[in-house]
Amino acid sequence: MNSIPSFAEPLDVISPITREAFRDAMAKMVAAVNIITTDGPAGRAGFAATAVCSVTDSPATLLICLNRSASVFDAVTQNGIVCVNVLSSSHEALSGVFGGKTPVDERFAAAEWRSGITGAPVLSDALVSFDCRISEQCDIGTHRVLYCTVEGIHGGNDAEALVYYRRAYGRIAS
Ligand SMILES: NC(=O)C1=CN([C@@H]2O[C@H](COP(=O)(O)OP(=O)(O)OC[C@H]3O[C@@H](n4cnc5c(N)ncnc54)[C@H](O)[C@@H]3O)[C@@H](O)[C@H]2O)C=CC1
Ligand SMILES: Cc1cc2nc3c(=O)[nH]c(=O)nc-3n(C[C@H](O)[C@H](O)[C@H](O)COP(=O)(O)O)c2cc1C
Repeated sequence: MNSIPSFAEPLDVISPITREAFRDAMAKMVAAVNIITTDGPAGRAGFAATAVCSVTDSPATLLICLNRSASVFDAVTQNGIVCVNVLSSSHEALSGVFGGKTPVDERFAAAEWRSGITGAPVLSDALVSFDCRISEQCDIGTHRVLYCTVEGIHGGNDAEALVYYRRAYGRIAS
């Protein structure tokens, strides 16, 4: 008869889950770094984001988690369009500019941009850029989850990727 194996050492469990414990654990999840941009009637804006993932390829959809307290929140949600620019290792300083408290004009002055088919700014030398329209939104805790239908894919090069791991930047070559 099968039995559940017993282990000599008990599991080391953290409970209840505090914000700090969750963040410490999340810091061990390596992530791609992106700059999310928007433009339109509510103004131009952009922010650095690691909370981005693929949802489905039919229709091609990404999700982005945006803190509702971010200065870019109204521009992103009211314009209804975003471009997800995937960063290369050459963009580490740019990520800092878009992840800090820098005024919007200074953020965009730090790189070269083109206009995508939705009108969102496309980073000229991104690894790849997903030009999207926000199709659905929902709030979970502090964040707005944006479901984004991909309307165009721009560029693409094989430079080293910029990654974020244990609260620091790293790089990955293919
Ligand atoms: N999902 C998010 O909103 C993220 C926000 N950040 C922000 O960037 C700054 C620096 O972050 P770190 O150096 O990584 O140190 P940290 O200790 O603030 O975060 C560690 C990890 O926890 C997660 N995280 C951080 N803040 C979060 C939030 N409000 N909601 C959900 N997950 C969150 C991320 O995976 C992050 O890499 C902080 O202000 C942080 O809030 C960074 C990464 C993701
Ligand atoms: C590496 C990195 C990753 C980040 N990822 C996210 C994210 O996924 N979602 C988010 O809402 N904010 C994220 N942030 C924080 C935003 O970039 C930041 O809050 C945004 O630039 C707005 O700042 P502001 O309110 O000063 O304009 C990240 C910051 C850094 C440096």
